[in-house]
Amino acid sequence: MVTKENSVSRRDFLKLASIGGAGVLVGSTGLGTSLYALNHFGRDNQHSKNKVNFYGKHQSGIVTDVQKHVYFVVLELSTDDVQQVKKMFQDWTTQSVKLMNGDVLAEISKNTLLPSVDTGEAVGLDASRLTLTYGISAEFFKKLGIEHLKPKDFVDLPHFPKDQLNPKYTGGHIFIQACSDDPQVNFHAVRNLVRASRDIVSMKWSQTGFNSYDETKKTPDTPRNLFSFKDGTGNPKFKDTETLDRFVFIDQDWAKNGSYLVVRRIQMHIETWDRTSLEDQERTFGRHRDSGAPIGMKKEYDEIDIKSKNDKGELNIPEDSHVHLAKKANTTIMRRSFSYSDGINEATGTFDAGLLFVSFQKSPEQFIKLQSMMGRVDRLNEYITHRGSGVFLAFPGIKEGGYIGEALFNRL
Ligand SMILES: C=CC1=C(C)c2cc3[nH]c(cc4nc(cc5[nH]c(cc1n2)c(C)c5CCC(=O)O)C(CCC(=O)O)=C4C)c(C)c3C=C
Ligand SMILES: [Fe+2]
Repeated sequence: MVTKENSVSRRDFLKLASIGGAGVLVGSTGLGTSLYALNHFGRDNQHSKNKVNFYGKHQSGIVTDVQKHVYFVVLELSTDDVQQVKKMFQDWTTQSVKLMNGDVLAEISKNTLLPSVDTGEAVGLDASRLTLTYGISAEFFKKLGIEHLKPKDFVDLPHFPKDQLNPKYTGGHIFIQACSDDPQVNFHAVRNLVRASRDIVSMKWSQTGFNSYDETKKTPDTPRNLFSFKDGTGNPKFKDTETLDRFVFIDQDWAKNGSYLVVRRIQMHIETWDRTSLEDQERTFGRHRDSGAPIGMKKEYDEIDIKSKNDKGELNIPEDSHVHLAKKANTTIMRRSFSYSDGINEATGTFDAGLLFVSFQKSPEQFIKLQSMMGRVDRLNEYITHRGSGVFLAFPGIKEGGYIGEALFNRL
């Protein structure tokens, strides 16, 4: 499909290319050509297949139904020129709209002596529910000398007692979270975004991940993590805007409608877990494995009562269980995690697998409260190790005509 902006759908790209259409359409461009010469950054194309809107009050990928795959990347800035960084976010806006429409990034150049503007591995694939979410770390403000614009509650996470963080999975200035139902669509998006800005960013760390569920169901089941438990049940509902405004979205100053993102690369010791009885596994989480119901209840969404007791007068949901402690922390966050599997740990011969834990919250304090509550006594600690960490501010949503991070850059 060809839109008013001369975008070319990736699904129709080969057809057009074979009749010479794409090349004839818009003439030639080179890699150096400005991607937003039209004085705007492109439009959401409502006709694109499997499309999520780029523009909105909040960025996509926060309260968007979770997709099957993630490519999460953290970048480091090599410049301290804030105008250059602003320009990068403007270019990324133009690219993001196209990527989320499932369009190729640029028409074919007739000059085959130049590299293609779009690297091409997503040709033939639709938008695949791609979302692109962007944000910045506390270090970003320092690097650019704009610390006066850093919100007061933007604190880094403290060291938690059981943390075994590897510098390989920490640090950085900017995150991009690409989520979709196709790992190649994610890879293509991240690859092309990074490629466009190689002169000022380098990749610090990244992690891919997956979620599995039957997408043909009208309401797909909550995906199971690699410990086989449903993961995400206790999240606020997307329709519950009151809870989202209270616990997930920032309501202050330029960051209004943004959200703090916490990412933790958490290794899960699968082999130890697999030697644990089902009863102990269920008492670790405080939920039944198969139904996802709180222990003592029948259905996944039955209310959790941490004071409820069984016939023997014992607490149904043990005091040191994950869910009991989460409830005790008395706060709410929006978790949007993905499992990962990265081959074998060479030293131990065990799986290097776990959870790319991602949560969105109004303030990093909410995560700190939860992790402090769990860090000391959570039964789950026996089976997991936190290896990577980051806390970022995910920018507010973008209005059509605007660009990623505009609310911040307007304050310069
Ligand atoms: C500090 C925040 C949290 C970390 C870190 C964390 C790690 C982690 N969690 C699971 C699996 C499950 N978590 C569940 C519930 C749950 N977890 C947190 C917070 C953290 N989890 C919260 C706030 C909640 C919700 C509690 C509630 O109010 O109901 C569950 C139960 C099902 C569900 O609600 O999702 C599972 C299962 C793993 C495997 C893990 C680290 C690898
Ligand atoms: Fe959890």
